Amino acid sequence: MSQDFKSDIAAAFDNELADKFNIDTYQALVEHMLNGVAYCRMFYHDDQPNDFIYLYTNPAFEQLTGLKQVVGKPVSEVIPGIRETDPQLLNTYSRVAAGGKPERFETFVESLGMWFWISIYSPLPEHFVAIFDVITERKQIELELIEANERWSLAQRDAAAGAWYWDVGDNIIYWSKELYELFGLDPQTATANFETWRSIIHVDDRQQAENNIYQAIREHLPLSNEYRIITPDCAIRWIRALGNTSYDTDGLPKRMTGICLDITRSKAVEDELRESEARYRQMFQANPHPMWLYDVETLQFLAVNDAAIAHYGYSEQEFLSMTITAIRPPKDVPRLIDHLQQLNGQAQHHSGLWHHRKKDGTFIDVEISSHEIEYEGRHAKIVLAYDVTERQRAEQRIQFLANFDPLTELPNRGQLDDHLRYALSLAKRSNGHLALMFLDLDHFKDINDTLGHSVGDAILIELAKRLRLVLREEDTVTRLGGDEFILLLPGVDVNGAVHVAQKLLSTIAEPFQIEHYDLVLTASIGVAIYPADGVDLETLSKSADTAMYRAKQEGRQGYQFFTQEMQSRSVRNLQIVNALRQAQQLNQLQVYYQPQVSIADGQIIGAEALLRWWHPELGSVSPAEFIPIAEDSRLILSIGEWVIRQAVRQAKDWMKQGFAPLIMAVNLSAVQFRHHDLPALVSRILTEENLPPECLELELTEGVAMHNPQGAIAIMNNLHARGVRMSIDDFGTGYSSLSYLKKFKSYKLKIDQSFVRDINTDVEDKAIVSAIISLAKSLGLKTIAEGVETHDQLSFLKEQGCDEMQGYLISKPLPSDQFEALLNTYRSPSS
Ligand SMILES: Nc1nc2c(ncn2[C@@H]2O[C@@H]3COP(=O)(O)O[C@H]4[C@@H](O)[C@H](n5cnc6c(=O)[nH]c(N)nc65)O[C@@H]4COP(=O)(O)O[C@H]3[C@H]2O)c(=O)[nH]1
Repeated sequence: MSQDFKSDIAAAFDNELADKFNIDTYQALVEHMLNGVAYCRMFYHDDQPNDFIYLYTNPAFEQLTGLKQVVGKPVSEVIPGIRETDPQLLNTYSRVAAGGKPERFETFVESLGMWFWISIYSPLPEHFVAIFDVITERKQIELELIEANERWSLAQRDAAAGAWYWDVGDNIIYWSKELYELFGLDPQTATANFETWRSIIHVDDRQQAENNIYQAIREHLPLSNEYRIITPDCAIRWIRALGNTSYDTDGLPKRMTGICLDITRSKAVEDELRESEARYRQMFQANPHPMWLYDVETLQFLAVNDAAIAHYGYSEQEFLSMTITAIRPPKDVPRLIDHLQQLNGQAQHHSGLWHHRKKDGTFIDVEISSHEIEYEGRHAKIVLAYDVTERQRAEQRIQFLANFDPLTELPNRGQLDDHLRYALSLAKRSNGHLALMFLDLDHFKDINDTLGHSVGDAILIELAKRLRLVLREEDTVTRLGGDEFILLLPGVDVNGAVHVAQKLLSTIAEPFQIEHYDLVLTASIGVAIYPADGVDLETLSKSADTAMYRAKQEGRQGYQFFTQEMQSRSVRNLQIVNALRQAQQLNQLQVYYQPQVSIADGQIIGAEALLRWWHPELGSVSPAEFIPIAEDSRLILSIGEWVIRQAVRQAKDWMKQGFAPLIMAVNLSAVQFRHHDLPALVSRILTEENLPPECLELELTEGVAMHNPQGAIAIMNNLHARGVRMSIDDFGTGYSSLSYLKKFKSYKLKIDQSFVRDINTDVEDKAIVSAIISLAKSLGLKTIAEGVETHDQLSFLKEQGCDEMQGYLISKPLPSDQFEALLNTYRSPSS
């Protein structure tokens, strides 16, 4: 130690103190210290620490700081700028030098770029001793460690991970703060140990999680554990724990370290994936439509669903050993290959209609939709097949039904319209002709009613064939419905139409052999010719229809050409039918009664109910005109029922009034007679009106009875069994067979007035009337003559033994009140 130093020390320290010190010892101590030592004096400016001067430094000072020959120099000179860069250092020194307590601290001295550990104390006022060490290296390591920790911490956080360490021997567990976070635990309150860990694990996973740890240790395997934890806020979190164990030389586990990862999200994604995979699998496997996957290169089936197996009849094994060409009709295979080649790499998605072949050889129509996918590493296509065979058939059927009559397979009305339009345009251009015919089978309804619809259908089918055979290729025959046919004959005039109509009638007249029946049919044909009877579809149709109606009226089994007279008739018919529809509601109908008298004693024994209709515009319309129209429109059913009820009620009323019981005769039309409900209806009315059935007589025309005698017999039997009387009206006009006449349950024949009219002058009529009367007698039937107007007629009838008569000679048909008056005042003409 230099002399200067000694004197300095002496100056700095109290002399006494200095003397007591063993300076040499002290010097040796300080000079050899590894820590730097600096003895300094503070300087102040305006009471603020401003600078300090180095009074002494030891050799370590220079080694550690690199600052040389500093003693006697102010620090502002030794380390220029220190006052600005490290003001806190100056402050600390000053604080201690000012009599403060010793201080120890670590600081970075910016101006030197070094970290210092410094311990200072003040031996004298305004003096301080700084003992220091440079700790830059340690600090750097520390900082790096902190940074590394932070990085690790960040990494843990980013990876939603937490680290753990388990000293197996001492059973000490360390959890990173991120792991605490992951577990939802507070490091302040929760302790890292097995118990805590166990307590947060889902009870279902706890045992397995523990077992996995012990197994990993036992078998020297890396730990891979997955379990659920329940966080304090009751959330479920999936954890994956990964770890490794280190062992001591004896093979005993020393420690296990690892991380825990929060895999809740990836688990959820996994679950979703699994679910969606399951959904897709389900959609494939349980799809009600056939589905399969095939290899795009080899065309080999890779997978098939149950519906494909069920639908195509191949087992799964069979499918998987086949290519998709096996389910195609052989002739389609080249087209398929061609199609697939065209598609190759072009369309991801494709749909189309194909024929497929099932295992049993049947062919089906399928709508295919396919999509390219990657399947088990292969370039594949997934295919969905809709079997549209039925739909296709239905469509074809609908197509057919839209154009053809399903029963006869003849073109329908729609097609006829098209053909007619075309034929009309040709005829117009060439000033040509065409014929339109309406053809209707006579009494076809009776065949349906009595022999059944299957026989009726078979007749229509056979008839359609016959019609086609008669007609030319360019003609069109259409079934309008029921037994009505329309025939279009382009280029045919009146002569041609006559020829065709005759041919048609004769082909229809050929017996139809259906089942075990031999049926003879007739038809009525109405003909309209372009341009005379119409120049468009509508008028021609109307004309032909009207002509056919006339053919029916004219006794059927023939043809009629349309005439102008028919035209006005049909207009009148239309008027009547429209007015008749409302006649009942508007009370325009009334029943008149014509007395029927016993020729023997001249007594009124019965009355015939006759319908009257008075219309405000049409006036009084004769039943002879409106009844056939009512029959055609079937209005007769309700009107006829009304007449029966009125007549029955009237008869009962007269009985109640005390008149001798009369037999009330009511006309029945063919439509009423054939209606299945007739017998029951009649009984019902009689019961409701309380009239004995034998007081009612139903008049049935000979024509109606003979049209279908078997059917008539059955109905008559039924009515007879109910006690109702029946008579045959207009007798002599039809062609009654004696054998049937015997079987009819009628009790009276009514001689038609056409025979009665000229009975006194016409020999033939005389003979007919005599014959009818004797025939009736031989059959045990009564006779009544209608239209008796003269005493001569009456005398002849009486002579011949006719039982009863009615006619103007006695009275015209009368309204009920006038009939009543007649009953009161009546005197027999013979009396
Ligand atoms: N020239 C002449 N005619 C006489 C004489 N006595 C009666 N008549 C008429 O002869 C027709 C007899 O009736 P019908 O033969 O059953 O013929 C009836 C019958 O077939 C039908 N009809 C009338 N009312 C009904 C009914 O309520 N239901 C049904 N289904 N048909 C009826 O209308 C036809 C015509 O009836 P109406 O015009 O009332 O004509 C009646 C009657 O008024 C006479 O001495 N001289």
